[in-house]
Order: sequence, then structure tokens, then C-alpha cells
Amino acid sequence: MIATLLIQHEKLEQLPSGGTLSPYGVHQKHGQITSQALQLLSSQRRQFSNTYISVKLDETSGVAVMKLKRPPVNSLNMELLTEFAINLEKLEIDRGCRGVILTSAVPRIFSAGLDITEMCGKNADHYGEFWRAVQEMWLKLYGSSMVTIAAINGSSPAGGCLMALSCDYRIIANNKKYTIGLNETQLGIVAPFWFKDIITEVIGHRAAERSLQLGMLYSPTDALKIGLVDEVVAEDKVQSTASAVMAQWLTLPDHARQITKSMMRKPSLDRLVTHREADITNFVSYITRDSIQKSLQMYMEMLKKKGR
Ligand SMILES: CC/C=C\C/C=C\C/C=C\CCC/C=C/C(=O)SCCNC(=O)CCNC(=O)[C@H](O)C(C)(C)COP(=O)(O)OP(=O)(O)OC[C@H]1O[C@@H](n2cnc3c(N)ncnc32)[C@H](O)[C@@H]1OP(=O)(O)O
Repeated sequence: MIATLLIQHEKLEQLPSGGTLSPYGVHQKHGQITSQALQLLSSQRRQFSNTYISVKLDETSGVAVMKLKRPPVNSLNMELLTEFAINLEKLEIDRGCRGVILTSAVPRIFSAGLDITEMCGKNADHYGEFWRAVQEMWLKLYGSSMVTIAAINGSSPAGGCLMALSCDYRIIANNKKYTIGLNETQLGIVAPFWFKDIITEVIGHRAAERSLQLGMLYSPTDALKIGLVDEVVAEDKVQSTASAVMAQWLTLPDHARQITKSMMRKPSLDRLVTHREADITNFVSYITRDSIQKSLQMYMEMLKKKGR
């Protein structure tokens, strides 16, 4: 499935340059899509649901709500990541879609981050494939030309926080039981350079350095203080606030906003694209270390004990 995605990715890069942006997402909203593709898209409009992702597109507003639905904690396994990238791509090439609200269908959890079982007790080929899927999710989301808003209706550690950070705007529910942050060091592992880059872009170098070294998880109000989220709202107002903010962003002409977004994000995207294979090799050699496997196993045991 990943291979299909990558082929599609390459094909899109070769399209003539009538579209607007970078090669990371599909930005051909007003031009070169064939009539066959358009027919296919219109039949897929309104609502599509896969195993772990559901998407509802309101054609009047041009806004899609994409929900993660992998109970109990929306941990990001290979299938979810792949479905996510495919669904986002579908929306990207859909002329009727200008914005995506990313949220969770699982109560109290936005996403528990990467599925730790994908990084434990498997072989090197599996780790490589898994990491490519993580990269693909990020390249699609961070590189999207659409307006992306994270409606964070629950806890959002590590990879869940990365997803939220990759959106244009973050709204979190005001519930002090929810936490958000890049807590990798608490698991005894290192966040890769592109996780580091994106949190630095959002909260600045000093706060990011402290946050990453200590693997900090923030309450909604503390997250707001350091700029990790843009708004804290009552739990029952998360979706409506996301829709209102989206409507505001969509008053801007797409072309100008998209080029501006691309300008801001291109350096980080380029960095991963350029070093993509090295990043996979690095991940595999890191994650297969005995000491790292042991740390992850201990962390999983701790989680399981806590749940009992
Ligand atoms: C030289 C080196 C240089 C560079 C490095 C190179 C490469 C980089 C290398 C590695 C990078 C890896 C980056 C990793 C990113 C990640 O995202 S790792 C995941 C981190 N996630 C977490 O720490 C969250 C852990 N979970 C929780 O804190 C809690 O579960 C929760 C707050 C999300 C929810 O709490 P509760 O509602 O109380 O639920 P439970 O804790 O009881 O959990 C229910 C159930 O789910 C299982 N589970 C939870 N999280 C995960 C997960 N992330 N993956 C898999 N499974 C998870 C949990 O064990 C419970 O299972 P059961 O006990 O019911 O079986």
C-alpha cells in the first residue's frame, strides 16, 4: 500500500506546474485532473470511512472532518498511518475540499502516538516500512496545501502531538487530565530531527530544548502558555471552535495563503525529503539496539500495569 502511495506521489510531482505548491502534497486543485479522476472523486465525496479513519466532507463549506478511530487509544500503527495518508491525499486532490479538521472519535484520547508494538520485537524490514509510513503521514500532513486544524479532544503524547503540531492551528479541550507534548525521552528514546524541527518552529528554541530533553507533557493551560496550542476551550466547544476558526482562515484566497504556507514549511519538508532514506536507516539501526528494545518493553509493561 505504501508503494502505491509513493507511486502516486511521484506521478503527481510530474504534473505540469499549474498547481500551486510543493511536491509534498497534491496541489492541483484547479487544473490538470482528468475527467475520469473527477468522476471517481465525486463518487467518493461526502463521506468515506476506513478501518481506522472516518472522513466527512461538507461540500457547502469545503471542510472535511477527519477522525481517528482506533480504540482504545488511537495508537498509530502501520494501517492507520497508511489510511491517514491515503485519505488526506484524496482530500488534497478534491476540488471541493479546502480545509481539514483533524480530531478523534475515541473519548478522552486524541492519539497515544506511535504504536509502540510496531517498534518492539519485529525485524529490521518491518521497522523500515513502519518508519516510512510515519514519514509519509508527516510529509502529507505538514505539506498539505489545505487549511489544517487540530481539534484536540483528548491526550496527545509523542506522535499524537506531532500530528497536532503539523496542523496550521491547534485547539485543545480544557481538561487538566489531558496532556500534550513530545515525551520520547521518558520512554528512553530520542525524537528524530524532524520532530525536533517542528516543535522548535512552533514554540521556539529554548522552550523546545527544555521540552524535548525532559520529555515534557503539558496540561492544556500550560501548553497554551508556551504556544504549543493556540486555544484552550471548553470540552464541548472544541469542534464548534475548530469550525469557526476554519471559516475565518478560509476567507483568505487559497492561492496567497497556500504559497505563504509553503514558503514557511518548505525548508523542514525539504530536509526530510533529502535525508529520507538516511533517516530510515538511522531509525532502524537505533530501534534495533538491545538497550532501546529493553526500554520500550519496560515502558509497555509499565503502561499495562497502570491499566490493570
Ligand atoms: C542516535 C539517535 C538519534 C536519533 C534517533 C533516531 C530515530 C528516532 C527513534 C525513535 C523515534 C520514535 C518516536 C516515537 C514516537 C512515539 O509516538 S512513541 C509513543 C509514545 N506514547 C506514549 O508515551 C503514550 C503512552 N500511553 C499513555 O500515556 C496512555 O495510554 C494514554 C494517556 C494515551 C491513555 O491512558 P488510558 O486511557 O489510561 O489508557 P491506558 O494507558 O490504560 O492504555 C490502554 C491500552 O492501550 C495501550 N497503549 C497505550 N499507548 C500505547 C501506544 N503508544 N502504543 C501501543 N499501545 C499503547 C496500553 O498499553 C493499554 O493496553 P492494554 O493494557 O489494555 O493491553
